[in-house]
Amino acid sequence: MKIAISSDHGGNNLRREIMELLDELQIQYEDFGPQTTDSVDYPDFAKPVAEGVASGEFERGILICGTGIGMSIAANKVKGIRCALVHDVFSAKATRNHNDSNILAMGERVIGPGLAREIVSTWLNTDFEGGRHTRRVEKISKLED
Ligand SMILES: O=C(CO)[C@H](O)[C@H](O)[C@H](O)COP(=O)(O)O
Repeated sequence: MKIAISSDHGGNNLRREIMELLDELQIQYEDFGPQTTDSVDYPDFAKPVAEGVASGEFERGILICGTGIGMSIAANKVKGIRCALVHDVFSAKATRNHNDSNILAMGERVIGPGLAREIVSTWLNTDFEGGRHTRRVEKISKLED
């Protein structure tokens, strides 16, 4: 699995923590920055990750800002993206099982690194259940037409 990851200035520290986790798990990723601590605009950093996942270049994406909200709103504007804003382990599992979410958004100003690590591990290791959820995900896709 290859992951695309980015943040804004509000998510820099947590992004680095999650990249350490991906290294530990030996999961390949591409870091879309930012590479400085300057204040930046989250849509600029959501875009390459969302487009990379939508195009199939990356299987999944991870986006981090202060709250995760701005990143998730921006990513969900890209056709084919199902970005889930998650701050608990139950939802991390549920959004993979039920929504087949392809991007995970989190807020560095909301949760600590330990919980964020658990959320990412759970989200990466949980499969889509299919069945009745397939019909619902297809209906989400139709909303894009
Ligand atoms: O988009 C957000 C809120 O929905 C993110 O939390 C941003 O990181 C935040 O808005 C950045 O705020 P700042 O005051 O410019 O650091």
